[in-house]
Amino acid sequence: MDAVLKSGSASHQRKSPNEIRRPSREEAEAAVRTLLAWAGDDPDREGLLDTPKRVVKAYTELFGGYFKDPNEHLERTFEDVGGYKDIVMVRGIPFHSHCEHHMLPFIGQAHIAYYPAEGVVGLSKLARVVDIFAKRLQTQENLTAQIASAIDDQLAPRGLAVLLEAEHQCMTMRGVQKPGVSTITTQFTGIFQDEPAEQAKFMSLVRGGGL
Ligand SMILES: Nc1nc2c(ncn2[C@@H]2O[C@H](COP(=O)(O)OP(=O)(O)OP(=O)(O)O)[C@@H](O)[C@H]2O)c(=O)[nH]1
Ligand SMILES: [Zn+2]
Repeated sequence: MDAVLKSGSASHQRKSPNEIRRPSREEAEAAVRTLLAWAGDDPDREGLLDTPKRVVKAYTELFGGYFKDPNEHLERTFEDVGGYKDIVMVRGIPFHSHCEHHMLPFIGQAHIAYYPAEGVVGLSKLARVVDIFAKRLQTQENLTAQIASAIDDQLAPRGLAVLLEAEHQCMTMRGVQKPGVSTITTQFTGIFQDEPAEQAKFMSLVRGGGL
């Protein structure tokens, strides 16, 4: 019987990209040729000759998040905000990621809110953090947790709420084949975790309602 891995065990320690031998571009292109032939097509026909190159170029973009540090974008905070201490919400950040089980896209929106403690962060930086983690192989749960923990660690807000909603192509195009299904994941810290009324306020803002 397979051993069940407990979270926090050595087998769950993630290696950094520097600890993993990165195959050369040529090796990656050869792997794409193999998949094309395995799928049943001829990698040497004209239409497919440049496909391995294009796929590797596309992967460089789609999985570019492994080589970027989200903390760099969160280091700079602004404290001159006229004593503003209320909720800051960035709603409807579009993202696309890939599920780590099938390497198929899941596409949706992220909503992030926090109550500032010392300072606020540039609004675009929250969207940058979403992108960096999204451009890795993910589960939606892990993506949500990574976004929340990066922002929480750097900004130490009085409370943070992250909600992701997405449609997973591995459930739409294959397997169970259920298009139009939304998966929603949330992570709350601080006052969002402690106070149900704050969670309700966040949910109401996510849905575009008033307070
Ligand atoms: N929890 C979670 N599951 C995911 C996510 N993305 C894909 N999955 C699921 O991962 C599971 C993998 O299940 P397996 O039984 O190992 O793989 P499979 O035979 O391809 O499963 P089916 O998709 O049911 O055909 C599936 O149930 C997917 O729906 C995600 O972000 N979070
Ligand atoms: Zn999947």
